Amino acid sequence: STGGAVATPEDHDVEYLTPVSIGTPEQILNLDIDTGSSDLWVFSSETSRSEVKGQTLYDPSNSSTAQKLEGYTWSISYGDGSSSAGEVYLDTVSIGALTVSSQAVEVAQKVSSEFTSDSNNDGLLGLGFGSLNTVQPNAQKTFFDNAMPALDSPVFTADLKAGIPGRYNFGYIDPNAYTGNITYVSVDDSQGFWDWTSPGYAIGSGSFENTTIKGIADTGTSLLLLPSSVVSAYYGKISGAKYDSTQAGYVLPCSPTPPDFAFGVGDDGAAIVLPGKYINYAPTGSSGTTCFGGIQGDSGIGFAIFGDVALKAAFVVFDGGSKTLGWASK
Ligand SMILES: O=C(CCCl)NNC1=[NH+]CCN1
Repeated sequence: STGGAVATPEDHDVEYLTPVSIGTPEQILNLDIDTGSSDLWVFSSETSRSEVKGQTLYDPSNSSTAQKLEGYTWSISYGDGSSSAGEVYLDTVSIGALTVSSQAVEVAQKVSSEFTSDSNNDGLLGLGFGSLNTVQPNAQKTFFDNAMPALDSPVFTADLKAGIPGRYNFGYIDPNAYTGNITYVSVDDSQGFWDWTSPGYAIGSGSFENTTIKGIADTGTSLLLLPSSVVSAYYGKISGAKYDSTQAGYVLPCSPTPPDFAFGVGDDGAAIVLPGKYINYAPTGSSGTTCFGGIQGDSGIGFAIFGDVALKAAFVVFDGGSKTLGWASK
C-alpha cells in the first residue's frame, strides 16, 4: 500500500497542515505532521471550550468505529513550550489512500495557548519513534509504525516547499520529486528522534567548514536551530545583522537578500543549499525593513534542529526499515 497528502504552509511557513481522515463517516482534520514527536492528538468534542478558537473538532461519539481506551491518558509538551493532554480512542485514520484501521487517536481535553491561537491547526500527527509516545498506561504506536508492515516500502517522504503546498508520501519515493541523488545517512533513534550528523556547512560562496553538527530532522519545528558558532559565523557575514534580546534571536536587514547557507550530507561532498531568502523568516515590524532570522541558535536543547526552514530546501526520505535519512536537492 501507499498513500500521501498535501502539506500546506501557514504564514511564513511556520508550520504545514495536512488533511487527515478520522472515523466513520470520515471527519477530516488538518494536522501538523511532526517528525519531532510521536503522539497523534486532535482538538475534540472533549476540548475545553475556552481553549478552542475555530479549530475543527473530532467527535468520537459521531464515529461508529471509535472505541474508547478506558483509563488511558496522555500529556505532552513540545520544545517550544506548548503542551496538550487528554484521553485516548482507537479509530480508523487515513492519509490519502493509506488507511490504518486501529490507530490511537488522542483527544485533547486541554491545550496550551499556542494551540488555541493557531486556529487552522486541528492537532498533530507524530512521526517520531515510538519511544516518545506519551500515552499511559501503555504507549501507543504512531501512524507510520502501524502502517509500515503493509507499505510497499517502509518509508515516508517529506517534500515541504517555500510558500506553496508540498507533500508527505508513504510507502514510495517519487522519482519526479527531487534532482540528483538521494544521500542516505545513519540515524541515532536512542532519544526517539530522527537524529543524524551533518559534517559541516558553507556560507554563500565560501569554503566548506568541516564541523560535526548532530541534530534532528523535525517537521514540527519552524526554524533551523544550529550551534552558536555556526550561527554567529553566518550572521557575521551580514552587515546590520545582530542578536536582538527583545526578540530573543538574531535579526537582519530584509534587504539585500542574505547569503545562501548550505549544510553537508554524508562524506561524499553532498549538501543541501538554503537560498538566502529562506533566512528572511518574517518581518519583525510593519516597515518590513528588519527580518527575524530563519537560522537561530540551539543553546539549551542539546542538539541541532533541522526544522522547516531547512527541510523545505530538500526532499527527505525517512526510512523506517533501515532507520536512515535520505537527503536530496530539488
Ligand atoms: O517539540 C519539538 C522539538 C523536539 Cl526537540 N518538535 N515538535 C514540535 N511540535 C510542536 C512544536 N514542536
